[in-house]
Amino acid sequence: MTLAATVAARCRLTGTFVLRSGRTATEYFDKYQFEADPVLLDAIGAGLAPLVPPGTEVLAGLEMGGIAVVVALARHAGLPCAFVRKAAKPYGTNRLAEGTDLTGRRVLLVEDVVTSGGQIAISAAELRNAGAVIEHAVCVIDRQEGGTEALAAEGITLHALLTRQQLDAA
Ligand SMILES: O=P(O)(O)OC[C@H]1O[C@H](OP(=O)(O)OP(=O)(O)O)[C@H](O)[C@@H]1O
Ligand SMILES: O=C(O)c1cc(=O)[nH]c(=O)[nH]1
Repeated sequence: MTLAATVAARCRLTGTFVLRSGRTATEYFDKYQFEADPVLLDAIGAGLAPLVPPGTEVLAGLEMGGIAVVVALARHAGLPCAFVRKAAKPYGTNRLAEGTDLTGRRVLLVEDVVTSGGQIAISAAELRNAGAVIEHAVCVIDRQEGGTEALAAEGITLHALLTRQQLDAA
């Protein structure tokens, strides 16, 4: 079975779903179904590694689903990680991004599923304000609903391991 077929079989749900962007959809990819399986997650990390652009210094996973993916990818890419919160922790270190310092570094954003690209755009803006250099993002699944185009307008090239088209065909 191909990786696309395995991922589709494991995480594709049908029904009515409200998405992060506020859109509604009749299909949803439950990323936690592939993230909870360490063997499948490792295969995903291995598949993502060739998509890491040359010159990348830090891999930054976005809360919450991007955290497991970034650790799996980092093992294969041999790069340090950061873990990016949706909101800065309001106590302790008050950090938005945990782990490796992103200031002045070339950072690859790592996401599980992309729909509109909105979450990557929000996190990229916040991290750029903090001094990170962000020109690329990777995701496991691109639903092909405008994310690539929206992110290109923000100066971010999206690289997907699997597209909706590949999952549909698997
Ligand atoms: O491209 P977008 O339109 O922004 O949609 C995709 C985002 O939505 C999901 O986040 P959610 O908040 O559901 O995720 P979590 O469970 O990973 O926190 C997904 O993990 C992406 O972050
Ligand atoms: O757009 C989203 O919120 C979304 C879509 C999807 O298929 N899976 C997911 O975890 N989030």
